[in-house]
Amino acid sequence: TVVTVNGSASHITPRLLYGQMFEAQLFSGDGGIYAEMLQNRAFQQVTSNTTTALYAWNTINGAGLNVIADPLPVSSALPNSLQLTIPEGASGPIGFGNEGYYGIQINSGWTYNASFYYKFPVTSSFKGAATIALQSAEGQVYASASVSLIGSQTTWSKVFVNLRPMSSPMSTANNFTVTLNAAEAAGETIDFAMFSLFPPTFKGRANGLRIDIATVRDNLGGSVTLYEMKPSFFRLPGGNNLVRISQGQTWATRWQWNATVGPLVDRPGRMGDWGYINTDGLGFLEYMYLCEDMEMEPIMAIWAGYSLDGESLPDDVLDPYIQQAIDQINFVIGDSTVNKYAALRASLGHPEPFPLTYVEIGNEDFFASESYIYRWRYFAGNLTAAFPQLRFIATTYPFNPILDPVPLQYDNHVYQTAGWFIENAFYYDSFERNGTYYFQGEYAAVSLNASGDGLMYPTIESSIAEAAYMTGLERNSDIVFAASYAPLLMNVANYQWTPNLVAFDASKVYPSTSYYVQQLFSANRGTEYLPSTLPTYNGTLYWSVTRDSSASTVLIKIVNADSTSSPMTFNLPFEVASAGFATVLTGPPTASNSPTTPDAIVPITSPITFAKSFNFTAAAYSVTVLTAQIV
Ligand SMILES: [NH3+][C@H]1C[C@H](O)[C@@H](O)[C@@H]1CO
Repeated sequence: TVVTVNGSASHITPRLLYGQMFEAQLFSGDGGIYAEMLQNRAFQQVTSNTTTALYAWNTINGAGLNVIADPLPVSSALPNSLQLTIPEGASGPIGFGNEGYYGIQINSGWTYNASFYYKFPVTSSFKGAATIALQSAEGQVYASASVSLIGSQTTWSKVFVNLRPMSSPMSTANNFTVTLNAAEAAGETIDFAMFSLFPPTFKGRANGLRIDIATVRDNLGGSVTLYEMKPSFFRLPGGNNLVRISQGQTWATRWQWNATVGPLVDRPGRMGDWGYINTDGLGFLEYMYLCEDMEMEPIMAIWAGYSLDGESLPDDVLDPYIQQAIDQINFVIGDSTVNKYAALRASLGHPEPFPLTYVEIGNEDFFASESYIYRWRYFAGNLTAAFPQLRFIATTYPFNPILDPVPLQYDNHVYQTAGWFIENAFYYDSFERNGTYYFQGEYAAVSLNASGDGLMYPTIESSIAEAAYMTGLERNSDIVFAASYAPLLMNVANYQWTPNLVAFDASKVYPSTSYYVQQLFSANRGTEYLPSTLPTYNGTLYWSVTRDSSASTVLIKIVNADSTSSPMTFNLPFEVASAGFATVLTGPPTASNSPTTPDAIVPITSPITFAKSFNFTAAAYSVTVLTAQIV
C-alpha cells in the first residue's frame, strides 16, 4: 500500500479531541477513583434496624452492632448511626470492622487518615481506649492507634487518627477495625457516624483520588496513567447515572449537583442508577478538581427531565429544573462577587471559575425524543440566553427530531461489534459540513460479532477495530470535536457492564488493550490533519497522518486489522530526520489485559529509520504510531 501525504493541512485538530467519559457505575467512583476506602461509611440511604444496613461492616468478638435512626443524628443528611453495644462477660478486643470496597490495600509507605464521629446515647462514667487498626481478616495487625472515648460525651465528637502500617501484605483481605477492651467496656453503648479512611491521594488533594488509578503503574515499573492518556476533557456526571433511575423512584432521587457539594457530613448520597448507593463523596466540586488536577476541561451534563423508565417531565413544570441547571453552571463559571452559587464555590476554596465550553442537555434522549422537542427548547433556550458563550450538546439522533433552537452539537453513542467499527471507519466522511459538530461521547467494540457474547475485557481484535474507527474520527475532526471510549473504569469485584477501558481491584489497576489505543491516539494527536491517500473502504489497513506544528513532528497512526503483516510505502511532502520512532501495540487477536494477564499487551517503542519516502511493514493485528522530526 502506498500512502502519499499532502503537505497542507485540511483542518486543525480540535482542542478537546480525546478525553474520558465518567459516571458513577461499576464502582468507578465510590470504590474506584474516589479514594475513600470504607464502604458504607455513613450508612446513607439504608433502612435502619436491618442487617443489610450493615453491609461491609462486621462485628468482632460478639459485639452488638446495629444501624439506628439516631434521635440526635450527626447531621440532617445522615440520619443513621452505628450503635455498638458491649455485652457483659466478654473478654479481649471487641467491636467492629469494615472490609472496604472488596478489600483494603495496606501499604507501609502510606500514612492513612482515619476519622469518625462518636457519642454516648446516655451519659456514662466510662473513660477508655478504643483501638483503631488495619488488620488482616485473620487478625494480624499492621497498623494501630489508640483514641480515648469518654462516656460523658453525649454530643457528636469527631476523632482523627493517623495509621502507619509496619509492612505491606500482598493480600487486600484486610479490615479497618474499632475495638475496645471487652472487660473494661462491658455494658456500654456507643454511637458512631461518618467514618472515613483515606490513603494518600493524587496530587495530595483532600477528599481526592486514588493515586494508582489516576496514575496507573504497569508491571514493568513504567507508569501509564489516566493522566498520561493526556485526556483533554472529562464528561460528567453521566451517562445513565445523570438520568433519574427507573424502578419507580421519584424525581427527587435524581442526581442533583447541590446535594453533592459542601461538607461530607451534609451529603445524603443517593441510590445511583447502577444498583448501588452513591455516597456523593466524589461530588460536583470533586469532579471539577479532578478535571483541574488531570488538566481536563469538563463536558458537563445537566439533567433535562427524562427518566430511564420512560417518563419525561411535562413542559409546564420545567422552571425549577432549568433554574437548578443555571445554578449548576454558575457554580462552575459564575462570578463569585455577583452570583450566589459562584460565591458558594469560592467559599469552598475555589474563587476562580473553572473552564467550561460544552454543556450536554440530558443523556441519550433518543429514548425520549418526542419530549426532548420541548425539553431541549426550554433548557437550551433558557441556558443559551443565560450563557451565550457556552455550547450546548443535544443527545437525540442528529436532526431527528428537528429541534429548535437548532443544535450545533450532537452527542453520538455507539456500542457495536468489532466488525461494525471496521466497516464504519468512514462513518463521518459523508456527514454534511453544515456548521454542526459531533461529540462521539461513548463508543466501544463490545462484542466480536453480532451473535457473539459481550466481551469481558477488550481484546486486541476489538481494540484494533476501535483504532480503525478512530482514524476516521481524526480524518473528520473538522466536525468531530471530541471522542471518548466508554465506560472508563470498572471494579473487577462488582460491575454491571463490560468491556471497560481500565479495570482495577483493591490494589491493582489493569489498563486494557483499548486503553493503550486511546493513549496512543490521545498522546500523539498532532495539531493539524494532513490529508493522505484514503484507506480502502471496509478494508483491513487504516491510517491517519497529523503534524504537530509546534514540535514540528509528523505523526502517522497505522491500524492493521489483518492476520498478516502489511508492507507500506509513505511519500511525505517534506524532509524528515532519519531517526524516528515506532510505537507498536500488537498481539494475538484474542489477547486481553486482565487481572490474570495484567500486562499481556503493552505498547513497545523502538527506533526506526525515516526518509521523505520510506517503507514500513505494519505487523499483523497491530496499532502503530510513527513519529518523525520534520527538518
Ligand atoms: N448505556 C450506556 C449509555 C449511557 O450513557 C451510559 O450510562 C451507559 C454505559 O456507560
